[in-house]
Amino acid sequence: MNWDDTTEETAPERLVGSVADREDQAVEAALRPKDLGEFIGQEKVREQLDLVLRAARARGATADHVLLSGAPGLGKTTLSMIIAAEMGAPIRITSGPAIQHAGDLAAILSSLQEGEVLFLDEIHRMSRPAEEMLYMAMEDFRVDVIVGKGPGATAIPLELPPFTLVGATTRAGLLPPPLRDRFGFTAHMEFYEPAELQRVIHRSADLLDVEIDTDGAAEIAGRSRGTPRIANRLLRRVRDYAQVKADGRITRAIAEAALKVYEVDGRGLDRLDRGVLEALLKLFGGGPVGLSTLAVAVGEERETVEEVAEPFLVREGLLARTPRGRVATPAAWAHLGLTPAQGSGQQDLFGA
Ligand SMILES: Nc1ncnc2c1ncn2[C@@H]1O[C@H](COP(=O)(O)OP(=O)(O)OP(=O)(O)O)[C@@H](O)[C@H]1O
Ligand SMILES: [Mg+2]
Repeated sequence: MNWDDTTEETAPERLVGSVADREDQAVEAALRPKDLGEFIGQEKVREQLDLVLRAARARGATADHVLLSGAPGLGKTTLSMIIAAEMGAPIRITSGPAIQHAGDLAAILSSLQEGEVLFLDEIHRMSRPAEEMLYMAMEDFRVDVIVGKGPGATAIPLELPPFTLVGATTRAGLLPPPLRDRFGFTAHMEFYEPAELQRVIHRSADLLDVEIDTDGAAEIAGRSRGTPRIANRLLRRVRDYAQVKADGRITRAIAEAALKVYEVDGRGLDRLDRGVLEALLKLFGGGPVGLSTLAVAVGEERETVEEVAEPFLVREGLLARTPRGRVATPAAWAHLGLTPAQGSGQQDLFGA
């Protein structure tokens, strides 16, 4: 699955949004796994990264540059910190948008210690000149610092200590190939399986001192949209409910009741997602219908429907974007417990 065309720029107050909100930012540090052994799921990435880091350690060398790509909330920042921890190296954290001038990058690079990990978040949002400086820094551990202006400007080469660049991006497709090619190892992070999210939830519950049983964790996991950040957020909301309405213990019944209050359904759809599906099914017989018409019907902006609701519906196989318009899949009818009307056009589309 390619999430490059399904960016989910969710509003921060959305309970099932994948972008970190204020509360996430405040509590996430405490919930981050500290080493590869504690990092749940992403088996391939873990195995490959383990080899890369072990080999570097055995050689007494600095690890190769690593690119982490994947949707928000899947563990890129977490993994960057784990890389530094596994290498016993300090980590410096910055981001593409924070580096607008090549000089900003030169200042950071020239102050790195040998073996240090430089975490560059949102690396696809760096400015062009900074990007070009980074090419040379990654390849030759050298930058040219420009001194002066105009015809008298001179480039002074500056040697850098070997360092490990860890770049993170939600949009690997936007990285220029010369930059992508300079990473020794690229990890593509996938959405998590419910069983993996269940382990994430048990681990977080332990750290937060919350009692939860297997079914309770399974129920939350199934509604977490493949994303550990959402799993942790739903866990906190269910914990609140369990505290106020019960004895604090999370069971399946408690999780169901709590997430009903928050309008997150059994598959992780919220009110907006369901509103879009319902309009598509009930008003347009399952489609095809144009995006603008659908947006008017749910009383939302076109962009909100397209960028906030649709990516997850498409990923879940509930909605398809076709040249003729938006179409509900048979799974959408089943999810809302509705039956497609005869001659609605759904039969020819899906051959049912
Ligand atoms: N594999 C994992 N095991 C356990 N917890 C995880 C895992 N991956 C992520 N988490 C938890 O999910 C939260 C979000 O992870 P993280 O901040 O690393 O995501 P991200 O990919 O950097 O997101 P963004 O794209 O928004 O920066 C963290 O609090 C972390 O504890
Ligand atoms: Mg991050």
